[in-house]
Amino acid sequence: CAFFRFNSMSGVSTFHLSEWQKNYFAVTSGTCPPEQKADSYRAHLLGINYAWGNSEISEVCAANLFRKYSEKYSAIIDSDNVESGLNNYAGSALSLARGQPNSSDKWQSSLTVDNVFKLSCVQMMMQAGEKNKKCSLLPEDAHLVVGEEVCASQTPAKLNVGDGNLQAVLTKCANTKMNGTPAPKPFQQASLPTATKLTTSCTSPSSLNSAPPQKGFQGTPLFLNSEMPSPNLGFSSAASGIGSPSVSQFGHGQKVTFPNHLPGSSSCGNSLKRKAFYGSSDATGGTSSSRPYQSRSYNSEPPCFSRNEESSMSSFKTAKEQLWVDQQKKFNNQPQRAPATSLYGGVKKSLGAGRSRGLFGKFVPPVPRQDNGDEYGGSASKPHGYSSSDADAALPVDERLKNLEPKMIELIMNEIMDHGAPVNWEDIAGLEFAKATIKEIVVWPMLRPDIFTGLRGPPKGILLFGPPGTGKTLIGKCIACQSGATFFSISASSLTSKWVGEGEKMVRALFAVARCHQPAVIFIDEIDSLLSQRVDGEHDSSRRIKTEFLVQLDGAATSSEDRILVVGATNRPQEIDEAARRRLVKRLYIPLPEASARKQIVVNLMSREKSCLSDDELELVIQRSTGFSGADMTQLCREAALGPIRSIPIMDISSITPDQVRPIAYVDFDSAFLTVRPSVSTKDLELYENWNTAFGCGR
Ligand SMILES: Nc1ncnc2c1ncn2[C@@H]1O[C@H](COP(=O)(O)OP(=O)(O)OP(=O)(O)O)[C@@H](O)[C@H]1O
Ligand SMILES: [Mg+2]
Repeated sequence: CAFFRFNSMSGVSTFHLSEWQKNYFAVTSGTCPPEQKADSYRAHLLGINYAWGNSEISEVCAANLFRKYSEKYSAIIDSDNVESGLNNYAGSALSLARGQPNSSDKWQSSLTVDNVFKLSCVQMMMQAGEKNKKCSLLPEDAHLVVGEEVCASQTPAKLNVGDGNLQAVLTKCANTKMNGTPAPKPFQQASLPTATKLTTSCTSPSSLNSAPPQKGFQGTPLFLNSEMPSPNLGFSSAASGIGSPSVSQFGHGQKVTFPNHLPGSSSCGNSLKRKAFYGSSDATGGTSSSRPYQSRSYNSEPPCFSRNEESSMSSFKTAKEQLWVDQQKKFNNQPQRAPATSLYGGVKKSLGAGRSRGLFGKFVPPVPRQDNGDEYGGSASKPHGYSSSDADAALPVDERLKNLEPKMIELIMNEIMDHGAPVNWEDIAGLEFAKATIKEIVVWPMLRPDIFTGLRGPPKGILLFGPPGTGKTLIGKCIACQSGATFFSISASSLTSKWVGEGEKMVRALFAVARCHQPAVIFIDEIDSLLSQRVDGEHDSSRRIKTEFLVQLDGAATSSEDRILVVGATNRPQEIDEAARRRLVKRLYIPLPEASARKQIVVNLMSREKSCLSDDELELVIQRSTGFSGADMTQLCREAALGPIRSIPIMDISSITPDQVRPIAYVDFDSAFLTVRPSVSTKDLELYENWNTAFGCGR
């Protein structure tokens, strides 16, 4: 970090210093995924570049740092370890290259030995061979590609077809750079029918290329498959027009394809060579520029079949093509980078390091992940104003959202917006004053914004306070269902704990998104934990959240156009900051239910069950439940409802039908009173009453 010490000392780049620290933490924490590590290393490299570009570090220092972090970066990018590397998506291609069993083995080629001989070019050659008994080919055409191997024939190759002994003289490639005497290697054709013998010679890698592979590839490449490097990379071929590993050219532009999976087609030790190549390239830990086969740009011509041959073999797919087709089928509806088309129509896939994305680009796996294919976690509600089809396109289009982090907006859209289970005003027992006030503030202004203007304009903040279990959250749910507004339900604790350090951004994003979805209600349960009184020594982040919230609340309150209502609920009103209290202008006390409300709760709940409670018994229950909250009343009814079940003998419980269960009776309430007690103490109740007298808006 020498140069960053320098940086920070000179005060030039404290930003970069903190970035460096962040990234350093990411790579040393041991918990972050390889993508994040790779991104961090790339950011390191960017930082080094920046420092060097500004002459803040010497060239030697930059080179050292570059080497160090390039190696670390490559170690992740090029590793196919599922846990620590990023190259595992290319596993199938790698296993193919290594000669391991691969699903492509099952793919069938439509090209059979029989139809090879129906190809016009082969027919022509056979006829020519018959006529001349000898077919002289131009030296530069003498490349025969069988399977995925290029064979340059040193000695005349013989193509024996039945009795007509066609002797295709495949002369040595006129490669002026090819040195040494090629060691002919017999071409294996073990499983070809005896009547159909294809005999040629295949030069070994060493004989093909005694000089080491050259980076500066000139001329048309023999291999156009960017991920199938071969020793031939090094030599400059004059065999222009040879386009595919599986295409062979027989003079005069005639081409013949020998399928990769032709029985007995020679592999010519391909897998070994490839393995060796991968081994060496991995060892170098090369970046994009160090891989000769990655950065080359090849012809963009379509596959090198002549048209009629192409159509006759249209059903044939190379392994790579098939892989691409399979992927397309699999991830049909998911965003995917369009593959670069290689010369023969396959997928140009880079293995590992982002050859095309550049050193400082974000890592984008070429194969979409199954787990997060859906950017919105499978949620049906996608952010309004966002393109849903592509993660990259998920950029805010609304002006008001443009400075916000898309991730935050997404979190709000996906996690906060909540329409909840339907709750009606009638479901809330008692609380007539609170319900009427809320209807006046929330529902009517939403319905008739033209009437509720000026002084009649609704308040922008409501506080519902009262003992626990009295229906504050229930009212919130009811507002969500009945107001017709976009409802954002967020618990304050999730703002303060779930997104530590990001809380104020979340608050900002919350209001910005709400502004885009007006009319909107933001319901904040447990608002005391968000807006508790500011005290000395409290954590910086919670203070920032509070300040941001007050600012946003002020903005919503002062802007007459904004139709955003904040509804807070708390059972600790005394802990709310006075500045917040002032902004939540309507402070409604939600008290313990009165006798009539308790009766309504019991009647409501009993109406859904079989019960035989007389009016007198019901009155008795209501009397005995003085001091119970709505939640306590619900609990009492639940306990009583279990009474008839408890009275069934244990051996009958498995066989009894629902009709045989006796109705709920007073005796069950009697026993329920033994276990259910009021949850709010009279002392606590006093506190609420006092606070209501001091700050409440009730009558
Ligand atoms: N007035 C009411 N009418 C009908 N049911 C009620 C009422 N009050 C409470 N309940 C019952 O109690 C349960 C809990 O109520 P709720 O969650 O609204 O309480 P709360 O006031 O938000 O409590 P807390 O302050 O602890 O969050 C409700 O699901 C409902 O079943
Ligand atoms: Mg609640």
